[in-house]
Amino acid sequence: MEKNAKIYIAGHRGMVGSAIHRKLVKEGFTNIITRTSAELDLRDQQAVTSFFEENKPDYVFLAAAKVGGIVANNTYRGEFLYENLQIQNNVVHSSHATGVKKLMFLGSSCIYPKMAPQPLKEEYLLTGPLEPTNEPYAIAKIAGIKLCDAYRMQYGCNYISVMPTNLYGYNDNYHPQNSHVLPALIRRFHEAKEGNAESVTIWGTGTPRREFLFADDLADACYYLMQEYDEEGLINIGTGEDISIRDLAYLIKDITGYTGKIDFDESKPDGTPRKLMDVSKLASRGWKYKVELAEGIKLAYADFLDKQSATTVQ
Ligand SMILES: NC(=O)C1=CN([C@@H]2O[C@H](COP(=O)(O)OP(=O)(O)OC[C@H]3O[C@@H](n4cnc5c(N)ncnc54)[C@H](OP(=O)(O)O)[C@@H]3O)[C@@H](O)[C@H]2O)C=CC1
Ligand SMILES: C[C@H]1O[C@H](OP(=O)(O)OP(=O)(O)OC[C@H]2O[C@@H](n3cnc4c(=O)[nH]c(N)nc43)[C@H](O)[C@@H]2O)[C@@H](O)[C@@H](O)C1=O
Repeated sequence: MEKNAKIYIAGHRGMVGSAIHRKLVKEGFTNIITRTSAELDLRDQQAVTSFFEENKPDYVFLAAAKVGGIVANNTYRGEFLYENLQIQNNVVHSSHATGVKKLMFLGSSCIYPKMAPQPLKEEYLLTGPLEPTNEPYAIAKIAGIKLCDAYRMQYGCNYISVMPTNLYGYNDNYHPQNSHVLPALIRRFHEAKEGNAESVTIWGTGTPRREFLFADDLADACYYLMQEYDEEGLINIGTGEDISIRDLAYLIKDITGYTGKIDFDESKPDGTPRKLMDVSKLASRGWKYKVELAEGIKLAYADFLDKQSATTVQ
């Protein structure tokens, strides 16, 4: 990508989009286009068509989506399927219609079958039933991968699909019900410490295992792949290491300094037992993550506290 290339980051205020934005600015890119969802609702086909015709970006990072944790996915099933299909259909089609040189589609590790062998290889896609709680979101993401590949085959578009593992970091979503596990527990343990709560409740059994990649590491991988990777299909982005939800909870408990008890609410869903990514395809191209989990959680917690004090001041 040329430093003055016109780059559109869809979802630039989100955790992933803002990390990609930081990375591009750091690398000296000077022509980055962004729009908030209030300025440009990517579900609106006419608005997206007009935006692309007026701006004609050279490169697109598609990091806008309806995103949430296991309970949000299972609650807003219609929104997760409809909104994500709308967003990705509009952005991919308008990118083709206006000659975007290269587009990166952000998928997710949830696209793989619930009981696929571990670690998850890219070729396991569509080899078995999906995890029911996030099937709508997974179907949308799989459709996005297939849309990019279909546009590559029919029109010669260089649109690539990357599959990040669970992410965390700056600008994460800390909503008590709709967030992912790591930010949810940072907030819950912090508030329990501040409120001298006797115990903190973790959802599910604590036995599922998850892999966590710091969002700025993901942005580094996305930057690398946007420069060096031009293949159809999908490529996993992760650390290649996972942790049980129980051990994650004790790690976050220690980092936040909470000293009370932990209990488990088994009425909440566990979801997929394990989602460890096989990262050998990316590793063979020379990319590896940098931020270890404990360090990343400390950075995310500091960001959470900064934002909390900012809002308190307001
Ligand atoms: N978080 C995670 O653990 C993982 C995320 N991913 C993927 O990474 C991508 C980004 O996720 P993440 O950064 O966590 O999500 P966030 O929820 O932090 O950000 C989502 C962004 O999408 C934008 N957006 C949502 N709906 C619309 C709309 N209708 N029109 C325009 N913009 C919209 C929002 O814009 P605004 O702020 O302006 O409203 C927001 O900036 C997604 O594709 C997600 O599937 C993949 C694996 C794991
Ligand atoms: C990225 C990925 O993220 C989602 O899948 P998920 O990884 O299952 O999501 P999660 O982070 O919400 O849960 C992970 C595990 O953690 C347990 N858990 C404990 N306590 C809390 C808790 O307080 N909040 C949440 N959210 N989970 C909790 C929870 O019960 C589950 O066992 C989907 O978006 C999926 O589509 C996707 O792509």
